[in-house]
Amino acid sequence: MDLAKGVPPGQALRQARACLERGQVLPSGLIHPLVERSWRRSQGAGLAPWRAAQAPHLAAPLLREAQDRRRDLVMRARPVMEYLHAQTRGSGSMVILADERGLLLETLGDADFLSRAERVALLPGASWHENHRGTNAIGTALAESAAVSVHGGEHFLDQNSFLTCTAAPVVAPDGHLLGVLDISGHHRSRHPHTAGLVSAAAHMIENRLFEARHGTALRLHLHPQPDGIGTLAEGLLAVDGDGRICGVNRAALALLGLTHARLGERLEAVLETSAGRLADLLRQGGDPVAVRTVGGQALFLRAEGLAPTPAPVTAGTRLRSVPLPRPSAADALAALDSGDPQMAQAIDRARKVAGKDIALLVMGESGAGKEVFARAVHDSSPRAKAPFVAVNCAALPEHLIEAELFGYAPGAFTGARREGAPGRIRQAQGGTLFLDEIGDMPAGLQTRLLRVLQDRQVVPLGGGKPVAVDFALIAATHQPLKQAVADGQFRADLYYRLNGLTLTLPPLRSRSDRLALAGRVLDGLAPGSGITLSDPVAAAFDRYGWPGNLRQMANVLRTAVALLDPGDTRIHWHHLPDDVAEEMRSPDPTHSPQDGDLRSLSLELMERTVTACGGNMSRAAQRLGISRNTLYRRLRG
Ligand SMILES: Nc1ncnc2c1ncn2[C@@H]1O[C@H](COP(=O)(O)OP(=O)(O)OP(=O)(O)O)[C@@H](O)[C@H]1O
Repeated sequence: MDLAKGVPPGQALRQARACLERGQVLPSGLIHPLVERSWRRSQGAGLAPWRAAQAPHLAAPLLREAQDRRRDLVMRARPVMEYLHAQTRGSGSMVILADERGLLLETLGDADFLSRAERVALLPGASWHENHRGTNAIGTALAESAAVSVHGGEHFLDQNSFLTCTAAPVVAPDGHLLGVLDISGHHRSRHPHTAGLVSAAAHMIENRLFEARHGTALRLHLHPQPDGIGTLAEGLLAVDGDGRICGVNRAALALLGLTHARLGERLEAVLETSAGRLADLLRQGGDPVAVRTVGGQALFLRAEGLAPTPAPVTAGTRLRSVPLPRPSAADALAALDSGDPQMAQAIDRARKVAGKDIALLVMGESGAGKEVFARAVHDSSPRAKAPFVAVNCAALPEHLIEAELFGYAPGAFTGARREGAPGRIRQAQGGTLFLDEIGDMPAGLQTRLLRVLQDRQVVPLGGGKPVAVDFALIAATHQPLKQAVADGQFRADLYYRLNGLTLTLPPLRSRSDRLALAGRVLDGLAPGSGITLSDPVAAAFDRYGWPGNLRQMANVLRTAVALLDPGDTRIHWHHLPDDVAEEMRSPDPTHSPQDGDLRSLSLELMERTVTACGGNMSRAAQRLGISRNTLYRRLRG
């Protein structure tokens, strides 16, 4: 909902504020009902317009925990925020991601607006819950569960009246409110299209979350017109192995007239379709076909992914399991080979052991592509049809990772879900479990994991019967695990279990296929557009040290593509982020990939980048193309 439509002329708003300040009852109709409701809530929370906010601001470690808690959201939102920022750059505004409690997780903004914004604490770690800061787009969007714009004097607190803010909620495919996306700026920078832009961007994030969560399930793409499929307006619906709806996006809810309360129902309760029909669609995999909702509305549908499989066949089960054609086993791994001999050797060895129940340990610097590699091993193995489940052992505090990995019995701890949770190990049943940053696994959990690997069964936290598990294991680490074993920080017996075969991925600076890789990344970012690097930029790409490896290169190219003018297909210096272009052009010979002490180079670069970002670790990590965890770890030494 866009408040701007309902905003009365300035005089009415001034009159309303005068009433507010004198504590008088507001005459009805003076301001938009949504603002009126929010002002009442703000008063109810004990706030006064003239008083400055007394809001909590999380210290760095707690902020990190909050960011890790919503890691999925942050990861999916980041590229969309960059895109939004590129669209609004120079307009004196900032893009903000907050969690479902109104806590700011990440911000991206124009430097000239940032200092002003900092004065009212538009900073990661600050709470913009209505109870703390009164009416504001983030807090009010959360309170109303709707997209909201709050302009100038509609903000409850006087100190925020220089702002114009627009926020839209971000909802998970299972209906949980995850947070809000917001654009805030100086009230003079208000633009009529911002509301549409923010809502579309929130939908983009929701669709990315849907793909991430249901990427291996049967997915239905729906729209009233065939050409609408594949656009941001398409409805997405995921169906589990029993033929029940397990996830939807916002567009699907609107198209099918559903609410999240209908999750768990059988597909046939919503769409008139048959098992045979879905099977045919999956086999053809091509053009959308016409279907009807049970209410009789005509839609077009394209099916993707795996058909429902292990559903027990009971009377009334109309969906059958459908075998899918599998890509040839070598494909996913072969796609990673772009001519570097070290990489080709790693691929070749991985291919030989894929599917043979040999644990893989993938080593390599941060951003070198360990997770991408592990996924390709899974996709090239006989387990490809079952899930690939990734767990980052460094991202969660010990007690959470324990519950996350091993699952828990109902009521196992405060805050646990009533029905318990199966845990990531069981979710990987039949597929691959990928344990990233295994070197950071706390000692107590190392023992538990070892037991699972030995016994091939898992006992949920809080008790319960052991459950047999079957999965392929791939672990990854950026640190020499052998050394950690020698230092007594990592269990030797677990190390030997994990290390059926160790594969080391080369850092980008020592790969001979840097330019071929850049070409592939560009192809992936803008398929068929023929975008290439200009000669001087290509030469610089080849020379540069790439401390953030492939992740950094992918980020740099993503920005460059976004900065190209329509129809432009050449990337020049001015398309690169300033700091990277500066590093690349630096006469400093330590940027040569041949140079020895790249560890200290990275450290120096990291420190400089953190300073350039005013101490904002998230922004610095983003610029460097490394994860925030890695940045903290490297700086800690
Ligand atoms: N083969 C590839 N082709 C193109 N881009 C790649 C490739 N491998 C990795 N990337 C890019 O680099 C990013 C980081 O890759 P990945 O997460 O696999 O690295 P990592 O080594 O696991 O990093 P970390 O140790 O920080 O978790 C990917 O999101 C992708 O953008």
